Amino acid sequence: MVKQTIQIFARVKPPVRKHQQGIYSIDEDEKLIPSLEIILPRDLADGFVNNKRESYKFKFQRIFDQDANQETIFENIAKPVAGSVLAGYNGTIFAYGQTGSGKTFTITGGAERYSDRGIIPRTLSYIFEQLQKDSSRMYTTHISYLEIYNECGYDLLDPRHEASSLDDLPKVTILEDPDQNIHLKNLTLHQATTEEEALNLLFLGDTNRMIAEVINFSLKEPGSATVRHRVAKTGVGEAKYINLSLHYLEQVIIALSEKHRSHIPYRNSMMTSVLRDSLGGNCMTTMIATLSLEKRNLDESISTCRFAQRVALIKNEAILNEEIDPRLVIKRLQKEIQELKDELAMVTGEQRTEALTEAELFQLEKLITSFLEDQDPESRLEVGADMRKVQHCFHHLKKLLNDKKILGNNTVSSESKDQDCQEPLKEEEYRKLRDILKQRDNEISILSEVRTNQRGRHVA
Ligand SMILES: Nc1ncnc2c1ncn2[C@@H]1O[C@H](COP(=O)(O)OP(=O)(O)OP(=O)(O)O)[C@@H](O)[C@H]1O
Repeated sequence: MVKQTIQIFARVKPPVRKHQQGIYSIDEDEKLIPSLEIILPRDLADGFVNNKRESYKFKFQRIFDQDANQETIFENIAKPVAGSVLAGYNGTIFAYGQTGSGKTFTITGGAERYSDRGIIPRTLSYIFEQLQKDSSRMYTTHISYLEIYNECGYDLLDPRHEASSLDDLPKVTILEDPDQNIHLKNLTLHQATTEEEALNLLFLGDTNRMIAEVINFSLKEPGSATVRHRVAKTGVGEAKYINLSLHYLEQVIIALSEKHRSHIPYRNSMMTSVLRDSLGGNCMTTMIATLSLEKRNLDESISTCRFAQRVALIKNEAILNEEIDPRLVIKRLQKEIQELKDELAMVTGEQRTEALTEAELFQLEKLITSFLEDQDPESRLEVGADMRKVQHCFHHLKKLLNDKKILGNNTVSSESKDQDCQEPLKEEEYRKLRDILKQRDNEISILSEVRTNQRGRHVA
């Protein structure tokens, strides 16, 4: 289990016009925790001189200023979350900020240049690249795309519908099981085997979302989830409409950041129910506060930063997901049944007569080899309760022993030859050899004498 608070990052959007830029500064070196200071001029606060604070300071894990590009954002914010997801944890990245502050740009990306692509396409590329590298395991990837608008969920990837408005899309509802796990009814899961397939799904969802233009939305992908929200503004400097989902999200964040609060009102809204694990639960969660620090937006930027400071207090406990694969369980149980049958056959004296297969023989011989090579005197040769296997082991060992004997003899004779060459002969051996030589000499001279006599006789 990994205990971690929600990581908070800030990203400052470049101003549309330079002269509209508000005053702010980023201190990167403040005891290694960077801080962002926003200066709110008195006259701007309420239109007349008052007692409002001028300087507001907020701490973030890291603050990315206007010049930070999409690659930097991905590398520093999304890649670590994607890494955790690949390691088996749940991961969530969400952007939070006022309208026009760069949530879409950060999460999805800009459409103008390839280099402007955002966190989702880059994360998909990265995940598929990593999965391809790992041939030791089997992975399956599924994508779903959920939009929440006014407390209703809509499936943006439903293949049966051509949406011209949100109501054309199937409604997704929340079901809670007895263990309080949340299930999303009607949300389709689509398998993506390649990066291209995953991107096509993303584009389909984006298209459906754009067609069904909404005020508030959220999106969630299994494994890595992203939520975005929007506060619609009707006039400069005024937040006119904070929708219900956002209000409940804030309630949950407040409850979670307060000590000793036992009840967290997740159930009040669909978004907080869906994000239950991401907020204070089993997940590695990261929030990006998107800030538009133009003079007219300073108020809202300050409230975004305040929200982020509360989020930073939320502690999550991410647990490694280890689901039991039923296919593996069946395989294990089949093996266990076979072993029990073998044992029973041995105990009851009932012998199995069919011959061992090539694969079984190969496996057995491999076992014997590693048993013989094992230096541990306690090591055991485990072949199960199958007499055919036990018999085969004996035969194989016998064969190995005979082979070794033959080899052993050859080795001894060749070794002794080597010895002849290398070591000086001992006196005793020398004497014996001299005697043998003498004997051979005698034999040769006797033989040659016999031959000479025979030849003489022929000549005579
Ligand atoms: N870091 C950035 N660099 C360059 N342009 C940016 C950046 N962030 C945002 N923009 C541009 O600013 C505009 C508004 O950004 P975006 O649509 O991402 O905001 P938003 O927070 O998603 O807004 P809304 O809540 O209204 O959907 C877009 O034209 C976008 O391309």
